[in-house]
Amino acid sequence: MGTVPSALKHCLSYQHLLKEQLWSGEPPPAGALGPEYQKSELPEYVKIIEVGPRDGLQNEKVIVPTDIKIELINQLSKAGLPVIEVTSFVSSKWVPQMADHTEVMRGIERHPGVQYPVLTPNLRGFRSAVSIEAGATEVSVFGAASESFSKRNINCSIEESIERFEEVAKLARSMNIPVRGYVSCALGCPYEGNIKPVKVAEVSKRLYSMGCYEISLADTIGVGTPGSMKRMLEAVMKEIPLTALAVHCHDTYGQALANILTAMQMGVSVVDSAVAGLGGCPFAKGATGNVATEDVIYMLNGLGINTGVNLYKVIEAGNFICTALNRKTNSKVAQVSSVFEL
Ligand SMILES: CC(C)(COP(=O)([O-])OP(=O)([O-])OC[C@H]1O[C@@H](n2cnc3c(N)ncnc32)[C@H](O)[C@@H]1OP(=O)([O-])[O-])[C@@H](O)C(=O)NCCC(=O)NCCSC(=O)C[C@@](C)(O)CC(=O)[O-]
Repeated sequence: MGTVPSALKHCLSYQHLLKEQLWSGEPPPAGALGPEYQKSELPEYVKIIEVGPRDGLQNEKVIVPTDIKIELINQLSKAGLPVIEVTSFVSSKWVPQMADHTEVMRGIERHPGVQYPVLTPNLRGFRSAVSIEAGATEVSVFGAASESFSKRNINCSIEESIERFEEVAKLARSMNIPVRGYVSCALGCPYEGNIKPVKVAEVSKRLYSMGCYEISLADTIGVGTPGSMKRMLEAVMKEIPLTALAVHCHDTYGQALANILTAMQMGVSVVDSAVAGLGGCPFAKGATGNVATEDVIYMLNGLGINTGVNLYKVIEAGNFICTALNRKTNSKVAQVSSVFEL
């Protein structure tokens, strides 16, 4: 076979390693990545909350056909994702893309062990979500640490939003429906700029106290850095147990993976992400997509952290939705995989 230059040899073995280890759903065995491989300070398992079908698609200008949404969710279920946020029960005047919420909920295959939460901003949304027709068994309320963002996103002040969420949480409790809580603008607001960590902690505490089992701290416009993530988490962790925290990072400034790693080093083990890095909030100007699920899994596989998710299948789901949307994936890992045909 002739002489193989050493750089190419390295390249080949690296490719082999990717194929055999980082690309599978399984974490690589200890030592496979060399002596510098360390995971002692990191969680052994990270739960990935796939938000692509909701957060990923809500910003799309052209209405995505319902059967495409359903097929995307079915493919994501088959990839082993433990939680897939399906849709939102919000006003179709505000977010036309989510108007088919009930049809999507009715059409998806529900895999045992997979949770399919939906967003509900108020009692009306909650009642529609848990109706027999839609059959939601878990919901999320979504507040913000910024007054201006709260008004633009859900048309009410933070205080009013808490009152609405309390009504939802009370009814949900009586029906044994788990409620998750989002805090938008946890690392910055498109209208107010910097947000004080203490404000994020205060809103998080109120959501947790009303019964939200998990608080997802959202960097809505992707302006955070590992420094601001650390400061914000330190403040929130004074009020809420670490086991009840998740991070939700957008990747506008390319900081999302670093921010997630920082959160994991501080003990957070729940991470929101969107297939193909789709997404953005219609009420947060300039915000780009969520961190790509493919890129998060690749990083976690490389750290030896278990997710139970099959990266190949997520890439396939990403290819499917990008083809349907006629756009390029935002996932770096998926871009490379198409070059190497892995
Ligand atoms: C919150 C509301 C509903 C308040 O809406 P509103 O306009 O303040 O409320 P209203 O009571 O005046 O109602 C206006 C119309 O909406 C109807 N309505 C009222 N409630 C509902 C409902 N649940 N479902 C369907 N319709 C509803 C209501 O019946 C009425 O209909 P009309 O009489 O005009 O025909 C509205 O502002 C809204 O839908 N906003 C959209 C919020 C949204 O979906 N934002 C994007 C998701 S959040 C996000 O992306 C951030 C996150 C979570 O990803 C984390 C991060 O990254 O930061």
